Amino acid sequence: TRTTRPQRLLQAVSINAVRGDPDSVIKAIDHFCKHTEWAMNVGDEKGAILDLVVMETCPSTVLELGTYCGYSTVRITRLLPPATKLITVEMNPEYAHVARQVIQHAGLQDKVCVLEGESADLIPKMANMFGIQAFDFVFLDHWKDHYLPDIRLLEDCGLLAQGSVVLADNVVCPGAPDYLNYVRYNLKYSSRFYQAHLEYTRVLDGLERSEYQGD
Ligand SMILES: COCc1ccccc1-c1cc(O)c2[nH]cnc(=O)c2c1
Ligand SMILES: [Mg+2]
Repeated sequence: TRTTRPQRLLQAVSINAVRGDPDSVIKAIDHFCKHTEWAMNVGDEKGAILDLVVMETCPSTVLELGTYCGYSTVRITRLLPPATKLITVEMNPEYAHVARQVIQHAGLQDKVCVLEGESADLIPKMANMFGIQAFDFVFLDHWKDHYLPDIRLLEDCGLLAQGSVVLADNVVCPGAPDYLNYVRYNLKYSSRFYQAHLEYTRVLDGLERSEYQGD
């Protein structure tokens, strides 16, 4: 096929969503994925849980690992007050390019920084790049094998503080068993599981919320 799935998703947004209206961007993507073509966005069911966790955290600094087309970036950023910043990391340049356009369609480009590259390379540079101490909220939604090394790297770089909340997608499907074992049995974290389904399907999946207890 001439176009890619992210490009087809972006076209659905540009046709069906109202510029500057994040909720219409979210609805357009969910409609596209339900009726036209499945895509690996966190989706509406898990997205509603993501919304609740973000709202109860009231974060000032947010990190997302795994941007894809920017669906969860828009979901999170639309809930943040004006002065906050969201940093999202995407290793695939084509995904990053589509995400920037989706985020711009939602009118949220001034609150988001889309970084292209490997999370393992970028995490150690973030404190200096953005003048931040710790992240109040982290959303893990990239390659499942990187969840555990990346949360350990965030700890080692001092980017988690007491009360920091880490929410991980897909802990059942595709699954992140080593990550789950770590956050559930390590006293540095207080964890809970939110049962849900793989986006736009009836396959079981879920989110794991892990609160850092401090050093
Ligand atoms: C490319 O596999 C797509 C797929 C196929 C079957 C089951 C799950 C997934 C899936 C679902 C997700 O929410 C995902 N989120 C982030 N990075 C992913 O690789 C990912 C994969
Ligand atoms: Mg996911």
